[in-house]
Amino acid sequence: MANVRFELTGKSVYVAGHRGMVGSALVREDVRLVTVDRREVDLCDQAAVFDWFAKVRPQVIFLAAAKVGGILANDTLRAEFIYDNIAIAANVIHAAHLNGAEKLMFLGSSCIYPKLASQPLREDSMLTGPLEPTNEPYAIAKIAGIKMAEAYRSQYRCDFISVMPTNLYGPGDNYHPEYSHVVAALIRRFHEAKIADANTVAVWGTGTPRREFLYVDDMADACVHLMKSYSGAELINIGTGEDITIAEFARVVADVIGYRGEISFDTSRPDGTPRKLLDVSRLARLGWRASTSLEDGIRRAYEAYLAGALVPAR
Ligand SMILES: NC(=O)C1=CN([C@@H]2O[C@H](COP(=O)(O)OP(=O)(O)OC[C@H]3O[C@@H](n4cnc5c(N)ncnc54)[C@H](OP(=O)(O)O)[C@@H]3O)[C@@H](O)[C@H]2O)C=CC1
Ligand SMILES: C[C@H]1O[C@H](OP(=O)(O)OP(=O)(O)OC[C@H]2O[C@@H](n3cnc4c(=O)[nH]c(N)nc43)[C@H](O)[C@@H]2O)[C@@H](O)[C@@H](O)C1=O
Repeated sequence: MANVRFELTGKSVYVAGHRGMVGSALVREDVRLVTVDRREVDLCDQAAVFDWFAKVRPQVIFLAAAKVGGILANDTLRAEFIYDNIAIAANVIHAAHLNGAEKLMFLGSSCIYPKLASQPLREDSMLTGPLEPTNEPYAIAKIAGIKMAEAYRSQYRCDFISVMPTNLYGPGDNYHPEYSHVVAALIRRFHEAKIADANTVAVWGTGTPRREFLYVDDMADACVHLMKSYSGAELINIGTGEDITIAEFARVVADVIGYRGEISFDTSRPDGTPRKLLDVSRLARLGWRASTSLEDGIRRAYEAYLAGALVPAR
């Protein structure tokens, strides 16, 4: 692992996916930014991406654009998840190379690790076993992006790095009732139950899977930290290093929201991976750790939800 000092000051920094949850948190990080709206450049459109890169020639790229969703979105929109994510990664990484970008960070996901890999998930466990079936298309596309960054580093000497975020949440999350991730889904469901004075809320699955949750502003801070300080072919996990069962997590969300009724479990819904806890020792050695507690993060996410900071359902 190489510790470096890479300056962002004075450079044109392109955040791909700047309207998304992570992208908008990166924008809050106050770097000098170049952005382009999806209606102007669809990142799945190779010609549009190549034209825009040739014109703008961004020096630094955070690749935070992707087709993203929770367990049901991944399992239902399987073709869209593999096609869009392969196309976005291939187009942006190749355009960055063609236009001499100084550095690029590719955002993967903790779901690239095998379903039953030993915990906590070390970066070198990628491609050591079968993936979780519900998100295999997305994971395969993310692995393709990682392997592209690695290959361009090795053949063309591009300074392209890859980071693997754990499950993220916070302002700008997607609150779609079926296609969101668990955090947004439960904030919405408990809030609506509180308003309706309902006495039971159903949580998907058995409640036994364990997940690790990172607040999105911590994620953006870690990305900027690693962009400035890390260069290397090895993946870097980004997480808190702590996990919780979905049943325990539901209780935390219910308490923050002030929902006092019962919580039931809908076992007709999928559990997904039994456990996904990242080994964050590389990240710690690179000098970064998360600072937002789960309760504080959920409180802030709920405030943003109440303030109407909703990304349109997609
Ligand atoms: N959320 C999570 O829990 C996790 C996310 N990640 C990764 O982090 C990154 C950011 O995710 P997150 O912010 O949550 O996702 P969001 O869905 O909130 O944001 C994704 C962004 O990508 C843009 N985008 C998608 N497709 C295209 C396209 N064809 N052309 C142009 N722009 C496009 C969207 O644009 P628009 O808003 O215009 O639709 C949006 O701004 C992704 O790479 C994701 O895979 C990894 C692990 C966990
Ligand atoms: C970030 C990650 O996100 C996806 O994987 P996931 O970790 O399974 O994400 P999830 O947030 O959707 O679910 C987490 C857990 O929570 C349970 N759960 C309970 N109740 C609800 C619920 O109401 N909605 C959802 N979505 N899940 C629920 C659910 O059954 C599961 O056990 C990947 O496809 C992949 O895209 C990826 O990278």
